[in-house]
Amino acid sequence: MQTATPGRPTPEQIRRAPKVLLHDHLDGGLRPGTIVDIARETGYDALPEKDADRLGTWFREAADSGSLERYLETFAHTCAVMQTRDALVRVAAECAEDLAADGVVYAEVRYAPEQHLEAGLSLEEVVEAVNEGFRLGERRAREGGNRIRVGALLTAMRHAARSQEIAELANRYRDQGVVGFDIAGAEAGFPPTRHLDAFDYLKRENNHFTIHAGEAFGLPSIWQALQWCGADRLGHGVRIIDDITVADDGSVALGRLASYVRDKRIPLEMCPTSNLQTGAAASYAEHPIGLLRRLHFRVTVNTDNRLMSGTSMSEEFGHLVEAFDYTLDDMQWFTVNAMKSAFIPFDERLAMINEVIKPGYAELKAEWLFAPGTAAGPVASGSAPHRG
Ligand SMILES: O=c1[nH]cnc2c1ncn2[C@@H]1O[C@H](CO)[C@@H](O)[C@H]1O
Ligand SMILES: [Zn+2]
Repeated sequence: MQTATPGRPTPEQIRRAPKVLLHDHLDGGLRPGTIVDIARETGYDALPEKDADRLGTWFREAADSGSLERYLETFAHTCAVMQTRDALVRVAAECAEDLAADGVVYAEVRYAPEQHLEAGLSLEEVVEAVNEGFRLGERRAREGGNRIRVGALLTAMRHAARSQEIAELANRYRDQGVVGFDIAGAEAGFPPTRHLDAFDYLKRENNHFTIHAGEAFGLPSIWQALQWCGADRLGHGVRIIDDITVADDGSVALGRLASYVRDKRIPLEMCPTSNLQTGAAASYAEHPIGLLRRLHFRVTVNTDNRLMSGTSMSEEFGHLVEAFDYTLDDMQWFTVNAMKSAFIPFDERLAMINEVIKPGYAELKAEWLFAPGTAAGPVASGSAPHRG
């Protein structure tokens, strides 16, 4: 008798499983065809390729450099086509639709308003255009049978000096589509403490923020982000692995900082493919997410930049399932972690977990019961999703 493979989800199940995304850059997730369209409409003639397929490949290959600085150079082209109201509405709407089609039910998508002012938009106009696009995308997704809710995170660039202004902007648009704040850009040489005023301000306003830390730079960056700046979450945070020692006999010792991160349930926004491209990890199998999940850190799975990393939430989970033999239970664990760590109010997070995420996984986990052949006789023990 043919038995269903216990646990290991199929690509189709991975896609249908409800997923939660906390770390995705709006300017890192455009459809290549949209870049080509807007470049033509707005007269931007510096694209390296005019054909959408070749352009998509160019982004992935250019981002595959092993260095965060070179990875970030590719954003010049996406930001160049995100300077008008119409372009921002379109890009944000397509982002929501693409995520929803991939089974994402809740997403926090970030972008840096200061990078979209070249054609004369104000910071407020940028935020309002993106919000409008997200609402439009949510509606279109719903019409297509997919439910998604998208919140915006406003990013300040860490090499620039506008973080206070952007923090105030995030606070002004709170409850109007913006759920938090972030800093991004080159990490080495630009410690998060440069932006202490902005973080202090947000704390006094009881607002939320995450900080890109522990990606291209190690423990000092994570330590500053948490203990000086007071970040609610860490963008990447993979280098926390430097504070964890695994002995030959398999026993594990956590340093003070790693203990703090785990004890305080600090969410880690991990982006495996992006980390392989920038050199923060060597392979999926060696990615720190495997060990951190085993040690019960509050790990989440994210895309970072779907265009530059040629990825999606389903792709990321597909790689992890392959590398670590993860099951639907593991996927659910990552997804509940992410939902718990979102910046929307607690009651809404709880409702998403209980009304959307758990029922979604329960349905997928019950599928083996209805697989062809199971009605004919007793089910072999190996076909149950939970052994024992
Ligand atoms: O992984 C990353 N690390 C640091 N900065 C990043 C990463 N991905 C994107 N950005 C930066 O964030 C800006 C706003 O979305 C992007 O323009 C890019 O410069
Ligand atoms: Zn990022």
